[in-house]
Amino acid sequence: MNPIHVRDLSITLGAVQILHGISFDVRAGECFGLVGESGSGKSTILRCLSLLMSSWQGEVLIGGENLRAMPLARRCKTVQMVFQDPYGSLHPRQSVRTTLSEPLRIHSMPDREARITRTMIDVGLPLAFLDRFPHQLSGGQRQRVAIARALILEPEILLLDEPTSALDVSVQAEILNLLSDLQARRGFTYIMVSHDLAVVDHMCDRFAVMQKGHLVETLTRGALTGIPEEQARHPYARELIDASIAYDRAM
Ligand SMILES: Nc1ncnc2c1ncn2[C@@H]1O[C@H](COP(=O)(O)OP(=O)(O)OP(=O)(O)O)[C@@H](O)[C@H]1O
Repeated sequence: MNPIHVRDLSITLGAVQILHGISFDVRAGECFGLVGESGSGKSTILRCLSLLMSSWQGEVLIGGENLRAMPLARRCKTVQMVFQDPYGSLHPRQSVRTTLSEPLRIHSMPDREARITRTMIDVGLPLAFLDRFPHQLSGGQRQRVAIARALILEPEILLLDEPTSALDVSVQAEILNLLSDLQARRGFTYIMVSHDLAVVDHMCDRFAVMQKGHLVETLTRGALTGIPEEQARHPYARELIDASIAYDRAM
């Protein structure tokens, strides 16, 4: 298990600078949240860390090792991403078995059947579902498959991009509990984007507040639960938290 250090992460797409010198540290085994207004750059940070976007400047170290310098195979076994929309992120014509066996084949991993069985059990899906296709699964089951695909190479870091926001409210808690449970049992490090501060309160030890491509403040969960010395100082972070508390009270 290794800590993550992000230093001065910046990216410009076209003529627009999307991220401005983002720096934060994530402890090994921690769940670190990224929150902030729509378009503030939260998902872009995850795309940079997963190297789905590669034209960024700055430095990302995992256990002191430069992420960019890591060979592709090891990087895939270190960092995996789970996307918001499981329907969009799964191949419609691939069975669950194919979805899970492809990464194992590409990375020449041994004991493929045993790994697939263990991962299905880990994400709480019956083995009979291995022969199903995405359209034969519910939204929650599809997201479990997407999590299984991320887990199959046994990475230590999962990048979670709003992993429950495309799901029915009743299923959201199930997936969050699955993620908490996996973290407790397997010791993953999570970086999780969410627009929902209740989810951040449930899942994250600490979180960063993003605004217009800048990281304005890093806070602990205590900022959400009223611990006086942990309160947000930056005006936008305070506004975001106050608005969320007011919304919860009105519900
Ligand atoms: N491939 C791209 N090309 C150009 N601009 C992009 C690209 N991807 C994202 N952007 C822009 O970067 C900014 C940040 O987008 P990003 O998706 O990271 O925001 P976000 O905070 O995750 O938003 P949301 O909460 O709505 O998902 C937005 O203004 C978006 O339009």
